[in-house]
Amino acid sequence: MRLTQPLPSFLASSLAHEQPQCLLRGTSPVASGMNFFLELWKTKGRIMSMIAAYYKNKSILITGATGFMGKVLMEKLLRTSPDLKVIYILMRPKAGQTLPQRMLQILSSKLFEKVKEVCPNMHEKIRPIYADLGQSDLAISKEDMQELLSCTNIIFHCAATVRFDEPLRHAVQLNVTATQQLLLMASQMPKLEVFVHISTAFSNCNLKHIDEVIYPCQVEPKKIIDSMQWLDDAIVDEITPKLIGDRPNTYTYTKALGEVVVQQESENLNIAIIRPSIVGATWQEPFPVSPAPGPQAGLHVDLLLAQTSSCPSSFSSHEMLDKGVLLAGVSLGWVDNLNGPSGLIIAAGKGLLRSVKAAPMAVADLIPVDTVVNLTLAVGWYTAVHRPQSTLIYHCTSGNLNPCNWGKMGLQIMASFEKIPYEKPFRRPNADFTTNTFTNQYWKAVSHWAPAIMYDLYLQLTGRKPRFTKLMNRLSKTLSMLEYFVNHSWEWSTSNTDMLMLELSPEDQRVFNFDIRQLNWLDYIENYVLGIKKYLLKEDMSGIPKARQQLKKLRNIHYFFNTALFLITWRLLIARSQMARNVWLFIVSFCYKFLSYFRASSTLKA
Ligand SMILES: CCCCCCCCCCCCCCCCCCCCCCCCCCCC(=O)SCCNC(=O)CCNC(=O)[C@H](O)C(C)(C)COP(=O)(O)OP(=O)(O)OC[C@H]1O[C@@H](n2cnc3c(N)ncnc32)[C@H](O)[C@@H]1OP(=O)(O)O
Ligand SMILES: NC(=O)C1=CN([C@@H]2O[C@H](COP(=O)(O)OP(=O)(O)OC[C@H]3O[C@@H](n4cnc5c(N)ncnc54)[C@H](OP(=O)(O)O)[C@@H]3O)[C@@H](O)[C@H]2O)C=CC1
Repeated sequence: MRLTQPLPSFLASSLAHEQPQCLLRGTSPVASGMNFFLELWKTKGRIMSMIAAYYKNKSILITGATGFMGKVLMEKLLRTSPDLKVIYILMRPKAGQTLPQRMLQILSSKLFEKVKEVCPNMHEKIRPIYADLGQSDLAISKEDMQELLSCTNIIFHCAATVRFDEPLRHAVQLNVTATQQLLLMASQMPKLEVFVHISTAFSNCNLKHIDEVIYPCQVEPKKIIDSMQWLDDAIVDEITPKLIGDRPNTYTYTKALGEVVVQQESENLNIAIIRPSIVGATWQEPFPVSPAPGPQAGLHVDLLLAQTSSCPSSFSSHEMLDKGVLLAGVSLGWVDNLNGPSGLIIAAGKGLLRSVKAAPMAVADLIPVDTVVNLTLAVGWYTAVHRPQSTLIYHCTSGNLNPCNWGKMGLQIMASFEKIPYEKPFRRPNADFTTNTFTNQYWKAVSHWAPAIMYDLYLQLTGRKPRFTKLMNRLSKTLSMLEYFVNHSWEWSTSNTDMLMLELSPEDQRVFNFDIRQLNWLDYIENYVLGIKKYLLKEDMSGIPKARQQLKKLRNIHYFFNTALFLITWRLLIARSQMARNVWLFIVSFCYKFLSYFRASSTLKA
């Protein structure tokens, strides 16, 4: 291949830095030579993404690929590196589906629509492998294990239990023991180039400022793993609060233990750890990018709604989006589960959630899932090619570079419901943050429980099944689990992430963008609310005008109900209290005098 332009400095520096791609630090290089980089050079002198090129012909093992982040990771890998050799997916059957059926369902989803264009044979690239990370040996068959050990080049370990109420034994098995087992496997893989472990920025949420280091745990993870073998459930439950200490749940505690386990194995392996904060809907990909920043920001949703209302209602949201609005550059936040803020946004949009105990000025450290995935792939490339001397930890957070607080986020969520109302709301969305525990309890009693009990009574009286008190119970549990994170702020240092950004070529910075400074929160939140409507609630955009009508109706009911309640209370008071009667007489006589004065002065003027 003939070069038509000189090599740019970042490519030259990559050549200078090129390192052997093999498992053990310090073992002899597997020469890949200049050809690898020369392949990146297109005849027209344009540079291809080095990260995308790195994954070419690679055998990649992903755990947790059926989860929220795993799906986006798999999608981006297939879309940007369609020439990769194979993706091994460690997964379990679920909901009566076999592994191939489950995988087929995932690959046929809207998320993978773009991949079909660049990688029509994507089904052949995916190799589902049965594994249960809940079992001590991961339950991988001998044959599969042989193949994994001999072929794997890269591991992305995303699987975890992310439940905050997980019993310690199970959380340890998934987040610590399974990680240890996987590292053991990794150490027997001769072709392994990098192991990327996904942790969480909250693994050390007991600290206020968190550096890119692994903090030691009071009890050695190996001791915890051992003790889970012989302690019975009652004792484990009893010691759980003592072990987790000032962390709020077993999730953050076991993720911290998982990191220590990774560190203990990092002498022999080429490892990197990524710590994302609260992972939210997609921002830029795989659906079209956001509109240009500036005065046009925010116009896209209006455009979507304008298009929507002019489209025949028989069009599905899909068709409508694909016909006009996607072309106009609308980006929808893709999300597929209720974790993090998503469940609460739905509850607020449906009018169930009215009060959250939160510190409005606390930083809402949300990070879009596509940003996390871009960083993950960049880290995989960098760690394999540059082979840093020590295990690098990358914080994937937004607070230090582009902070947004819960107050601003909450207001924007509520404003978005005006434009993008959800269907069949229980009540008109009207949520608020309270800082005081007592006020919060009051509003929960008045605005959550009282309407739910009343509505269930009504359902029972009309011969239907009550369901709102059950729903309120679930909401209360969710709130109690999540409130910790909206009442505290953290600072995460991001020097490794900043350093990595500078190491990327301009093309890689574009294709694998993880620069959170470019995010416009107001647009992002609006798209998030819209994405929830489309992908989670599966509501049709053509129903928006009707949903608006419904909101108007609920607002009128609200005013009518409040006025009626006021009049009845007042009437009862007047009947029973002389003081109330006096106040009432005073108000009536005042109004009468005012009206008389107004009439007299207008007669004089005439
Ligand atoms: C200046 C003043 C301004 C004022 C402005 C006012 C504006 C106010 C606006 C208010 C707007 C509201 C928006 C809220 C914003 C606040 C958001 C706060 C979010 C904080 C998130 C912090 C996350 C911390 C991140 C840590 C990061 C990580 O590393 S891990 C990933 C995150 N993990 C999770 O989120 C898991 C949490 N979930 C659980 O632990 C459990 O699911 C549970 C304990 C919550 C529930 O367990 P349970 O056994 O009861 O239920 P489960 O079996 O799981 O499910 C049963 C059914 O419930 C549904 N479900 C599950 N989760 C939720 C949920 N979060 N919300 C709603 N429903 C949920 C589930 O689907 C099941 O349904 P069925 O299948 O139908 O039975
Ligand atoms: N979401 C967030 O806000 C954040 C997430 N993280 C981290 O990111 C990673 C991915 O999280 P996310 O995608 O949101 O989580 P999800 O809950 O969506 O996905 C978890 C994945 O782990 C798999 N898994 C769980 N148990 C087992 C098991 N016994 N055997 C095999 N696989 C199992 C799940 O498989 P299955 O589909 O079969 O259940 C699923 O694929 C986790 O490590 C999490 O700690 C970090 C910070 C924030």
